[in-house]
Amino acid sequence: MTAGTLPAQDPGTPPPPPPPAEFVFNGHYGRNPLGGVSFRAMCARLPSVLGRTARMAWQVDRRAVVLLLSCQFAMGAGSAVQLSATAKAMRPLVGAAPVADRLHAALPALIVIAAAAAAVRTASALATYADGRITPGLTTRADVALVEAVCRVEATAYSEEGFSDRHEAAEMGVVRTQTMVQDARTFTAALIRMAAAAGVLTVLKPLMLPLLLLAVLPSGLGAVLAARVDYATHYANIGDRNVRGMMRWWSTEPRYSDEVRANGMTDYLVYWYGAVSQRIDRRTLATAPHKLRITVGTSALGGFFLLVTWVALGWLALSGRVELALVATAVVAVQAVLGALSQVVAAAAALFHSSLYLADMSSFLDLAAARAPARGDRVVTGPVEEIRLDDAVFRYPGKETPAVDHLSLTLRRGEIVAIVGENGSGKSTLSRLITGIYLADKGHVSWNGTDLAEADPHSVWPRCGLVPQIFAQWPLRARENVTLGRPRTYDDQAVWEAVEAVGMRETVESLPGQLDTLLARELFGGSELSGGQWQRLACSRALYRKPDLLILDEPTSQMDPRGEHQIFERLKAVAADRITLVVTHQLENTKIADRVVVMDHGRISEQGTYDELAAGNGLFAELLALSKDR
Ligand SMILES: Nc1ncnc2c1ncn2[C@@H]1O[C@H](COP(=O)(O)OP(=O)(O)OP(=O)(O)O)[C@@H](O)[C@H]1O
Repeated sequence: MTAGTLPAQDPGTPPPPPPPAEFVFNGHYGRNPLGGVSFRAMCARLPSVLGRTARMAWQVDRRAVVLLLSCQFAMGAGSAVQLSATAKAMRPLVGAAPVADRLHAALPALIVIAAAAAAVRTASALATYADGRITPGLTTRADVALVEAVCRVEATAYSEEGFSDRHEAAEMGVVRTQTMVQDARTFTAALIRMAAAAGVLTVLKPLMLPLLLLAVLPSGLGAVLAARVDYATHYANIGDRNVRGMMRWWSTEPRYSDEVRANGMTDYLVYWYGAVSQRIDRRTLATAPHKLRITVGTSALGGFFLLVTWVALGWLALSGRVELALVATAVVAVQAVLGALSQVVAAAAALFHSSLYLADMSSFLDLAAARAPARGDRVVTGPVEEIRLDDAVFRYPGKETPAVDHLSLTLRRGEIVAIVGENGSGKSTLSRLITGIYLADKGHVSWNGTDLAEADPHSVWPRCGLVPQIFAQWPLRARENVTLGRPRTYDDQAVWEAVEAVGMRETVESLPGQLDTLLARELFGGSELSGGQWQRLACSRALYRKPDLLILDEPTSQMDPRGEHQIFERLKAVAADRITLVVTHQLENTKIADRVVVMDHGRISEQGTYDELAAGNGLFAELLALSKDR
């Protein structure tokens, strides 16, 4: 990322707002996957992407898929019948007999044409119905698969270069599944219609077919080349679109509306959003001349071949090489083939276009599957008596220095341990290592002697209760905000106990629907809690789990003294049954701990009781003195 540079300063006038930062990714995922790929290789990918969509459609609704395919074939057969009946009707119609006789002779063929047309229309309506049955399920399936994949990856994947942008690219794949069935349907229907019409035409005059192909292929090539240009632009815009999406959320989320208004951020945020959007537009518009050249060139070529086709047909008729009735049928067949061919080409280009985005989705799902935890199947059983870190090291991807650096620590059941240290000293990272959210790059973290690198996380995480520094305010009912992650509740007694333990009973009882109240002010019928009340609820969620390991990262930063006191009293009351870890900057709060661990640059600089450390002359005593110096 490179920040935008400000113009030279003029002391008289304030500088214009800085342009949004430019995001340029140079790593592996920053390159357009089509950049170095040949046209043939791109087309070769189409069947596998189509295959994946077909498999998904099959899983969504088999009967609808069968119905769709049957209708497609019925439409093709109907078209063929229509054309061959046209040929039959033409002969008497262009003859020399009186009009009534000509019509009479052509009547059976005309009835067949009408019946076939009705059959084609009916099949088309049924195909639309089948498509309507498949598409919503297909989109939902793709969407859910994407959400699940992202929820299940190793947490470290979020910090990996390009992961978020590939996720953004995959979102486009989900959007494209909405048109995928429609595109595939148009493609196969046109293909079948074309085959039928071409069959009839070949019987009439084989020479016409290659000429027609030549007339239509250039526009197909043009559509595919234009799709490729579109995709390249889309890929170049991924970084900007990703950050724009984030900014859109942060700017419009009601929770941050106070900050936006009172700090006068609106103008800059609107400017920023517009500027990034214009940058995206500029990239898109820059491709317009290129696309115009492609379209004009390929259309001119197609037009030339079409002219040759009509001239050839005229010459066949004028030179008497083909009788007039056949020429008339050939005109109809040529029109039919031409229409179908154009549709085949347009739908193939659309399919190809969609397949590029679906390929992004597909490869992201594969990446996410590869980044799902695969740690081993050892099972951690409770109660957890001891958690040990032996010389553990963890470094975030792309960072020079480790966030946790050769750290050893033993935590025992019944103990309350406080972790303190300056910002960035590695406290939150340490708690992620202890819970097994991250695995140590070097060294070991073990629970009851089982190395977390070899343990099934599903036997570890049910034993954790974590209140992170930044916790979620779930737009769910009050009850689910407590039970989320452990929804085992035959009645509400355990929920009320957890609510009571954090001093929230009165507040929840005063909500319009008590535990049933939706905690989202933005939604109809929803209610909102204050910041401290939300934090109490996050603590009740952790307590409700009755975990073997309870980790609270700045658990009382938004609470009033009564709430804070209540939480710490509760922690002490339940401490005997678990290991309790409190990460805090409120050094006075560490008095409740049996042991205080002080972190500095990813290492433990000292540890002991509050009194021991306060009386010493280390970092703890220094920070304590600063906290009292007001
Ligand atoms: N997701 C991340 N990706 C990259 N680096 C990170 C990430 N999270 C933290 N870091 C870096 O790791 C180091 C330790 O961060 P950590 O959040 O563990 O510190 P902390 O002691 O909890 O800080 P604070 O008191 O501010 O909460 C910091 O240098 C930080 O920049």
